[in-house]
Amino acid sequence: MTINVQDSKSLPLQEKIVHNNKMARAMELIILSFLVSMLVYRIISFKHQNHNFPWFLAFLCESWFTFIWILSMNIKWNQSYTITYPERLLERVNEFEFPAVDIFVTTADPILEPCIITMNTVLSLLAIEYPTNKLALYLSDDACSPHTYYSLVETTKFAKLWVPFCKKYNIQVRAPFRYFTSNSTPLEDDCLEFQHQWKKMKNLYGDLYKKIEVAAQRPFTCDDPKSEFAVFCDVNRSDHQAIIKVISENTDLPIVIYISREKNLKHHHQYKAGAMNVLTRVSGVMTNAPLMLNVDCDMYANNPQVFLHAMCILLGYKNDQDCGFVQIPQAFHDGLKDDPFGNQLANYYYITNGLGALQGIFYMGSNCFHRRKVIYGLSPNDKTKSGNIRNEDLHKVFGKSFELRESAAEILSGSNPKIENRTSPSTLINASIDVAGYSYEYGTDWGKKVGWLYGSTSEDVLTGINIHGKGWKSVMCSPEPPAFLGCAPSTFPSSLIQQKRWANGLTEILLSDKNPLLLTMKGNLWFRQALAYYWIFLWGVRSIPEICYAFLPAYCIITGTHFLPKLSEMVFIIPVGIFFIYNVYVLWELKRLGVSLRMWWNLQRMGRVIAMTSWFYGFLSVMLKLMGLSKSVFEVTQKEHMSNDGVGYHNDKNVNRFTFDKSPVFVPGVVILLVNMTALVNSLLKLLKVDYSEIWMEVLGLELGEMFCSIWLLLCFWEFLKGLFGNGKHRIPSSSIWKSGVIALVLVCSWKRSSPLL
Ligand SMILES: O=c1ccn([C@@H]2O[C@H](COP(=O)(O)OP(=O)(O)O[C@H]3O[C@H](CO)[C@@H](O)[C@H](O)[C@H]3O)[C@@H](O)[C@H]2O)c(=O)[nH]1
Ligand SMILES: [Mn+2]
Repeated sequence: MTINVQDSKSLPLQEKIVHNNKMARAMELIILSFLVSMLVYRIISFKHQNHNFPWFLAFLCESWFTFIWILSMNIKWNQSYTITYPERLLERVNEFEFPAVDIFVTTADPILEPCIITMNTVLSLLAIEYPTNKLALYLSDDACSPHTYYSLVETTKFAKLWVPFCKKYNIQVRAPFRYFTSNSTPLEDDCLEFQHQWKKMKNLYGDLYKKIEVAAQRPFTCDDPKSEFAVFCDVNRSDHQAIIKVISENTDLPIVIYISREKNLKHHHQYKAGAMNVLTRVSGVMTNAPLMLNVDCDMYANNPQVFLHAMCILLGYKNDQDCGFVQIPQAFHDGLKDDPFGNQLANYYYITNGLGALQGIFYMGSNCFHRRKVIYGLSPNDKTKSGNIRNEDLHKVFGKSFELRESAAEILSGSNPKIENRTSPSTLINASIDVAGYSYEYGTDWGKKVGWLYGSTSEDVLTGINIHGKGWKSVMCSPEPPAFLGCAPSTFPSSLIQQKRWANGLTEILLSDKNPLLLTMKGNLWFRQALAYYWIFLWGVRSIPEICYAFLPAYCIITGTHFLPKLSEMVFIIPVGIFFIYNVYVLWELKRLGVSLRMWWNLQRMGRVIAMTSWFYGFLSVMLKLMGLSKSVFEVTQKEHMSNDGVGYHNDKNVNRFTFDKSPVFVPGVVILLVNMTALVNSLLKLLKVDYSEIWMEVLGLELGEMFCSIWLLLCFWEFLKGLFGNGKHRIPSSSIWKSGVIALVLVCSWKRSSPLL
C-alpha cells in the first residue's frame, strides 16, 4: 500500500522533533538519589529500631515507590513528537491515490450515550476533508435501539446538506453542536449568501435535534409491519438477530451503514472488543479499506484536516513497519475548570512524548488509524503471506465466510483493492449478517490473534501491546487545532468508575499471556517499551502500597511508634527533601503546560484518591475474578446531556462540586479519612499534655513527621470530609459511612491493642 512519496529531493511529510530534556532528567535523578538514600538509611538503621513493624512496612512501600519512579523515568527520559505537513502531501499525492478508510463509531446505550452526541460524532466524520468515495462509516449499536437507527437515518439526510456547506465555506468545526454555539454567529462582513446559508443550516440542525429528542421520549411502537423499523419490534437488546442496514451509498456522502450485531444470552459478547471485531468483519466484507479509524461515540473530529495529517505518517515512512498505527490524542472540550476530578489527562503529556521516543504511543481505544493488515495479525517482517495463502489457513483464522476470506487474502497479500471494482454494499447484506453472528467466531482466531483481543476491559491497551509485540512501531499525531475532542466523565462517581475499569483491565493484561517481559523475550517488544507497559499495567497493584503507606502515619501516631526519622535526627532531611523536590518537580512540569496552581493541587490529590479507591477496586475485582467469585464488566460511563436547543451542554453551576453515590468505591477513602482524623485527635491530645517547661525536647520527641503526613492525607481527602456533612447527592450515603466507620474502628482498636507501648 505504500506509495512512493519520499522522493529524495522532496521535503519529508512528517518529522520527528526531539526535545531537550536535561533539566527534567536532572530533577528526576535527584529525586531518585533521595529515594535510594532513604532505602539505604532504612537498611542501616533497621537494627536500632525498637518498632520494626512500621519501619519494615515503610521500607517495602518505599522500595515499591522507587521502582515505580524508575519505570516512569524510563518512559520520560527521551522526549519526542512528530509533526506533519499536509500541504506537502496534497502537492505530491493525487486524490485518487489516497487509500480508502473505513470509519467505525461505537455506541452502546442511548440513555447513557444520548443519540444526539453520537450523531454529532457521525456528522463531524462525514464532513471530513478527504475524497468522499474513499470513505465508509459504520455505526455499531450495541443497544439495538430503533432510536439510534432512526437518528442515523435522519442525520444522514441532514448530512447531505451539512457536508457541502462545511466544504464550501471551509468550516473549521464540523460537529454542529459545537459550531452553532452562540458565539459563532456570522460576522456582518461575511457575504450575504453565507449568512443566509448559515441561518438555514442552523434551523435544519435545530429540526434534526428536535426530531431526535422527540423520538427518544416516545416509546417505539410496532404499528407497521412493513416499515423499515419493523426489525426492531420487540427486540431484546441482549438477545437478537443481527441487523445491518445500508443507509447511504452512491452519493456525494461517504457510505453510511448501521450495524447491530447478533447477541445471545448464552454467549459472552465481549463488550467493545466484540463490537470492534464485528465492525472489522462486516467492513471487510463490504468495503475492505486497507485503513480503519475508530472513534468512540463521545468524541468528534475537531480538525477537518485530520485524515490528511494521519496520511502524512501512514504514507510518509518508507517502511510500513515504522508505523503500525497512528494514534491521535484525545483532548477535552468544556473540561471542568482546573480539572477537579483529575480525569482530563493533562499530566500524561510527558508520558506520551516519552513513548514517542520509544516504540510508540499505546493504543488508547479511540481516534486511532489502524492498518487492516496489522489488525489481521500480520507481523512487519511477514513477507511470506504475499502470493498464495492456503485456504484452510484462512478458514482457521478468519472463519467460514467466503467473502471475508477473499477480502482478507487481498489485504494480506498487500494488493490494494480498487474501489471502482467494488460491489455495492447493499448487495452484500447477507454475507455481512453472516459475519455479524454471535457464533461466527467459534473456532477462529478472532479475539485471540486477530482483531481486537478479548480478556480485558482495557481491550485497547491489550490490542496495542500485541501489535507492538510483533515489532510494529506506532506514532502519535497531534495536529493543531486538536483533532478529536471528547467529554471526560463529568461527575466524581463516573470518573472513579472509569479509572476502576481501566485498573481492572490493565491488571487483567498483567496476568494474561500478553505479559510485557514474555513479549520481549519471545516476541519483538522493545525492552524499554516493555518497562513502559509495566508502568501502566501496575496501576491496580499500586493501590496496595499506597493504601499501606496511607495507614502508616495514623498507625504510628496511635501506637506511639515511628516510621519516619525524628525531627532531631539529621536524616530527617531525606523525607523532607523527597516531599519538597517531588512537588516542585510536578508543579514545574505542569507549569510548562500552562496549568494553574489550583489544577496542580487537584491532580495531585486526585492522584492519591484514585489510587486508593478506583485502582484498589479494579485490583480487587481481578482477584475476585481469579477466585471465580465475580466477572469483569465494562461499565459504560454517562455522557453529558445537551442543552435545550441542542447546542452546547447544560450549564449546571454546581458541576465542579463533588457528588457521591452508593458505590462501594468510596469506602476505602472514607476509612482512610476516619483513621487519620482519629490519629490527629490523638496527637492533639498529646500536644496538650506537653510539659511546657521542657517544650522543645518534648515536641521534638513527638511524631511530627507522622502528623504532617496525616494532615496531608486529610487535605487530599478533604472532599470526602465535606461529603460526610454535605446534603443530597453531595453527601456520602449513610450506609457507606457506617461500613467505613466499622472498618476504621476495628483497625484503630486492633492497633491500640497491639501497641508495643502498652
Ligand atoms: O459493550 C460495549 C461497551 C462499550 N462500547 C463503546 O465503547 C466506547 C467507550 O466507552 P466509554 O463508556 O465512553 O468508556 P471510556 O472510559 O470513555 O473509554 C476509554 O476506555 C475504554 C477502555 O476501557 C476504551 O475502549 C475507550 O476507547 C477509551 O476512550 C463507547 O463508544 C461505547 O459505546 C461498546 O460499543 N460496547
Ligand atoms: Mn468515553
